[in-house]
Amino acid sequence: MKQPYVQMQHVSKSFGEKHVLKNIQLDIQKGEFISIVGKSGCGKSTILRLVAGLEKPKEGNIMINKMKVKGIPEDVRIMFQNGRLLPWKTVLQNVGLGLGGDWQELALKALQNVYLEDRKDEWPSVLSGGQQQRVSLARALVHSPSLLLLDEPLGALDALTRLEMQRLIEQLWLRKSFTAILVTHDIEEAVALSDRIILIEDGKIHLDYKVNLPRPRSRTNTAFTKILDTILNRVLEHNQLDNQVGNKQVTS
Ligand SMILES: Nc1ncnc2c1ncn2[C@@H]1O[C@H](COP(=O)(O)OP(=O)(O)OP(=O)(O)O)[C@@H](O)[C@H]1O
Repeated sequence: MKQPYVQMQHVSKSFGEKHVLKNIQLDIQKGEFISIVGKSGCGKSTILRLVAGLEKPKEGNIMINKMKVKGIPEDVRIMFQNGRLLPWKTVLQNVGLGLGGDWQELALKALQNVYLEDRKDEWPSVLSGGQQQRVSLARALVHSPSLLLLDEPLGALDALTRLEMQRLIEQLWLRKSFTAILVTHDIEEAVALSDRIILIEDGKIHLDYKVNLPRPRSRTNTAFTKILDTILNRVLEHNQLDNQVGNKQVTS
């Protein structure tokens, strides 16, 4: 067994009295594509923020490439739902942010990878939401990160653009072989893209599911829909319990 690339070792995290994550143990291999799913507020983004060094655990350690995460690691990039592009910089300048030397050449190559090189001199505000997210993806990948953290990056996109972006992310992940951790509400997106799906409930890992399907994945394939069903049932099963507990509290 290879040494995991990312390790969460007995990680707990609280905000005041609220215990968001409880003793999380998660090993991620180099090059793996992992999705984290679970209902709103279960702590998905907190996991990403901990791995990115933006938050500190209350207990436990987070290791990347055998090194304890202290600040924001050099070779880790994060992409958010809102692309966070700088409106006063052109598309090319946004992608080139923080690069030295031949930044224009590097940024242009990164834009070619997301099929937006012809928009390089425009302002971000004239691009569609999907195009802005492609710029944001180029900006993350121009640094050739070994780990890409995706915090619901496609959440605000329409269904078709979302599908296109999923394909693009998969294509670039296959070509560049970075490790990816995706937080998503969309279980189908998780099944389409991931090697493993982690379901968080009550601050714990409720399910760690290996998706053994060849790529590219057809969503109409029976094996695909079966896996989708299994995960959806696990999510719903827990929510039904929540509802019952909620109802009891209301009636007692
Ligand atoms: N900086 C903070 N201060 C206080 N509470 C926080 C902070 N960050 C997160 N929380 C709380 O921790 C819990 C988990 O938040 P988190 O953003 O990780 O959830 P999530 O699963 O990503 O939710 P969503 O799917 O809605 O984005 C929430 O109850 C949230 O209010």
